[in-house]
Amino acid sequence: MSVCYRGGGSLSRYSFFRRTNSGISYKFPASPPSVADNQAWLEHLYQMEHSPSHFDDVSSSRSNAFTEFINFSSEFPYQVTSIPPDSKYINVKASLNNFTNVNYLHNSKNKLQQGGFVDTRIIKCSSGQGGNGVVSFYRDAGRAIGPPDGGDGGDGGSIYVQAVEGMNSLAKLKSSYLASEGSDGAGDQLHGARGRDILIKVPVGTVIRWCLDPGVVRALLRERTPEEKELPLKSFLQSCQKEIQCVGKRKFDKVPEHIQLFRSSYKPGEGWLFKGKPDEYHNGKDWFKDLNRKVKAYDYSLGKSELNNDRFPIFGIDLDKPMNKPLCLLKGGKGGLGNMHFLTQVIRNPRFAKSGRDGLSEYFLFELKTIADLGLVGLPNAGKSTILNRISNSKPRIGHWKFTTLFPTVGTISLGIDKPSFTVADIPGIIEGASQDKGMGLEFIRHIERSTGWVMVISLEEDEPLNQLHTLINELGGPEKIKKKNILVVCNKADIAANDPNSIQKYLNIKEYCDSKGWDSIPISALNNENIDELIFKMSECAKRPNPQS
Ligand SMILES: Nc1nc2c(ncn2[C@@H]2O[C@H](COP(=O)(O)OP(=O)(O)OP(=O)(O)O)[C@@H](O)[C@H]2O)c(=O)[nH]1
Repeated sequence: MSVCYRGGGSLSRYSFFRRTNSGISYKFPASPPSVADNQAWLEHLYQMEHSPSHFDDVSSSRSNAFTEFINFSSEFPYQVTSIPPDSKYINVKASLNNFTNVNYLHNSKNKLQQGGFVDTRIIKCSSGQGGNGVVSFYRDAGRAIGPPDGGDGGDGGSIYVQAVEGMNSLAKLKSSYLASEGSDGAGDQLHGARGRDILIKVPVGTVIRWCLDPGVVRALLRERTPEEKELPLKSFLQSCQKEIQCVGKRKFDKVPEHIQLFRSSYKPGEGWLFKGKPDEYHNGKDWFKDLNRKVKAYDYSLGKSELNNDRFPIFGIDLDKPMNKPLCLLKGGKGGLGNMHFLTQVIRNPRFAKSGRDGLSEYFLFELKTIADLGLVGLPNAGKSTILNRISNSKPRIGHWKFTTLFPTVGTISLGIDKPSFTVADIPGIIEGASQDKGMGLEFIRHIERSTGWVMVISLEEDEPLNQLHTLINELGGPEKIKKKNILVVCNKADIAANDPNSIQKYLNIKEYCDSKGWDSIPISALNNENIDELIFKMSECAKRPNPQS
């Protein structure tokens, strides 16, 4: 019999090789396998056992599946701690706050849910376990026990994710998703049913990162020393390090790319389900030992392909466009082999089958980062919502008290049928100290991170409006971060003391500062609808211009 391992050449009549996306892998004989099929398969496994390098280059199609969703803007600092020569991994350390979300640890529902708007969730995802193979023998009126006909277990269900239009919050997501297990095989060579997959639909703009079980992080927080308890939560998490095993470029650059996830499936040579006679009976027989040595190579290849599949990009995936087809987050476990595969010339009555492989259970952090061309930022009460109300189809809440806006609102500004429209996101007001979690903190900045331009709204009602501008710049990350965005400064409430030279001077001071930075500026009165057309024109320019440092 001639066999070909890697494409080309001739294949045996037992075509137990299968081309998959991840290269060539081999398959057990299809049902109903004859003694010859099984013998050929086991012979092949025997050869595999003696050339383990065959399994080493199974390329990772799953890692490639994520490629188009990787966005390096969400990269965080990490340290490569070791690259053990005897493994394929790169051990990496990074601070704990990259693997959790502070809001979850506060345990405060109010912080997570405002007006039904939820933009951060930690979700437990579990793929289903594979069904077990079954021990069964063919029977009919003339035969008490015929040849083995136990079918294979069905594969466990997988967890998929898909970004769709028309959703604008993560509120409807559940806190855990569990795909169902594959069914066990049955007699008459019947395979078990596949477990049902789960599809998680998310809004466009959702970023998904692997994270730790929040229960584990909370337990760590309970063990803090009294001095550590004095520290703000963010700083404490920053000071803790989490070590993870990654895969990536090991040579020269030493760049970790994917976090390796591990299943607790049985080890090669284990996972047998015996019927009738106990384990010791089988383990003591030479014919079983010989079979198990060969099947071990099959188990090994399963484990290897699981390791190749069970990876997730270290900096997460960014679903910033509507997706035509779902993306698999966690694959279900493979079903176990039924006893029909173990009929050989030596083994006439195989009273054993293989159990299904385990599924995976992991936590993921889902973060919604709104996709809007422009972000409206300003201190509370500057008039951001009034502006959005004036210029777009959006109707955000307006009030003379601070923090009327509690969650982001996106409005679309239409410039006419022949011109492209653009979108603007209004986020809650930012106060001095927001970067240290004061007021509503900077939680909502994620919604304007993607925006091409930031429209800074200043109120001319204040005594020193230029100070407001400086506060905003500092809280938004300082001049360096601002440099990456197109900036338009809007001086609102120009109607208040409109003819007062003092008021005019306030605007001129801001304009002078903006000119020195190369930023555009404009005085308006959103309340009285003054200069709004000019504002819309300037905003459309700001949304269109390429970013200064992109
Ligand atoms: N006189 C005057 N008042 C204005 C103008 N624009 C807004 N206001 C008033 O300022 C107050 C605050 O306006 P909002 O639009 O809610 O301000 P905001 O910046 O969204 O406030 P937060 O939600 O706290 O961030 C309201 O009472 C508005 O009526 C304006 O051009 N002139």
